[in-house]
Amino acid sequence: MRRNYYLLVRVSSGASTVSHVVRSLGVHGESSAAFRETGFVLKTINTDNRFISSAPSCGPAGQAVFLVMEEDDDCPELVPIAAQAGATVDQIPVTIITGYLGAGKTTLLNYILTEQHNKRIAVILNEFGEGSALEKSLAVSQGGELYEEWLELRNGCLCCSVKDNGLKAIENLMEKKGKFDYILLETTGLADPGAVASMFWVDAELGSDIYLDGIVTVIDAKYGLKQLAEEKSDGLVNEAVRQIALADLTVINKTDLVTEDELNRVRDTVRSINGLVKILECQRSRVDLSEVLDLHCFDSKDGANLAEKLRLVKPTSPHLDKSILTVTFEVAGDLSEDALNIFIQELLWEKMFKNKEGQPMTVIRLKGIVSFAANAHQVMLQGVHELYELNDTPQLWEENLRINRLVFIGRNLDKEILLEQFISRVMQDS
Ligand SMILES: Nc1nc2c(ncn2[C@@H]2O[C@H](COP(=O)(O)OP(=O)(O)OP(=O)(O)O)[C@@H](O)[C@H]2O)c(=O)[nH]1
Ligand SMILES: [Zn+2]
Repeated sequence: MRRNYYLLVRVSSGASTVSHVVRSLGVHGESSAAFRETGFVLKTINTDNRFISSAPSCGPAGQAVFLVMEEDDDCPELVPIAAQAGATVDQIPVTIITGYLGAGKTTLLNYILTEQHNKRIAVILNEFGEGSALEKSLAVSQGGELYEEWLELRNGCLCCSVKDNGLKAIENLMEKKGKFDYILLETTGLADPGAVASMFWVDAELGSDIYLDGIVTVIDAKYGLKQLAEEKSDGLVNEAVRQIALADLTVINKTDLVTEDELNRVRDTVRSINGLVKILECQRSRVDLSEVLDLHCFDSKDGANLAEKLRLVKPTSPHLDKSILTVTFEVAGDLSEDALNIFIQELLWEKMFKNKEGQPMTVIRLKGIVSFAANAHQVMLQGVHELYELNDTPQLWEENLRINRLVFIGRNLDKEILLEQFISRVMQDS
């Protein structure tokens, strides 16, 4: 079958993220190989099926994405990007609140809504499974008053449709009711927060109204361990484990129900999965809001902070789900940017690297600070699922002290092999 190839640029609102487009069209592997030949570096997103075109090599900050469509698909209408660029708007943070069934997500939301009086907070609830899966409420609190809107979801699946409908609904609501200061999104207990996160991970510089602030995972102190240990028959990663792997912050809730010993075990287990995550402990989801909101976990502005955090990350060894853990390494010197892109794409998209048992390494979350020869700035690497970004931070390297630090959270990860591949493929001098 003949295929058409499209190069796409990501723009402001009502859009699908790169990884979602890629995934929905099933072009893994093939896409990145074909893409590489073109020598394009791109950003993508679509708005109402209108794809925004860009000049070739629109910059390293974007995701490299190459879209493949079947012959009889309509060619998207291309519109120039110029009108979009440089439009700076006040961006609204989105915090994703996830956690296994009954962990205390709604309790946390309510707590935030009652405690936080200065912000106008929009809450998106993703309660599927009961009743009609086609309706979803969008609540907005302002000074105690709660507005509610219903979102129509095409297929009842948040991760597939909130991008198009949800963002638009938020925008519509803002038009009607004025801007929000903050958006909280509660996923269902079984949701994969990575899919939800990638939808909101839109590009600041291309004028999105919304940015992803962080992923908060609530854990039940009493039942959490049991939930984390549940084995899935299909061999997939258990949702509870995945939610911790992706988290920027974990809240171990219901500490009233456990002994100190039990609590220690939960904490150790969380740490064994995610070596990078911050851990809070509480009852009734009562946490210091300054530790939950405005975390800027995905911003490059926070480069210094991340560099310091990465320096302190300890590699983890598996407790439960044998295969999910954190691997970290540091290598001094400069990287080749092209080679790094290829390395990441082969790791995230093509799952090309295997552990000693021959199982493919799967990275769920990726963070790093890296150095490119011609760049005086430290560059931040962020990855969630198949989506990744490289962005300059304001931080400058000290002369002769360029140390690349990378943290991988995922499955079947083998540090030795990853490091060996990284050094031989990506380091400039090798
Ligand atoms: N003992 C105790 N119960 C709690 C605590 N926090 C929440 N709960 C209770 O736990 C139950 C579940 O809390 P929710 O906030 O609804 O949990 P959730 O994660 O939103 O649940 P789902 O949306 O159904 O997955 C409720 O009955 C809460 O009152 C706590 O710290 N201690
Ligand atoms: Zn979906």
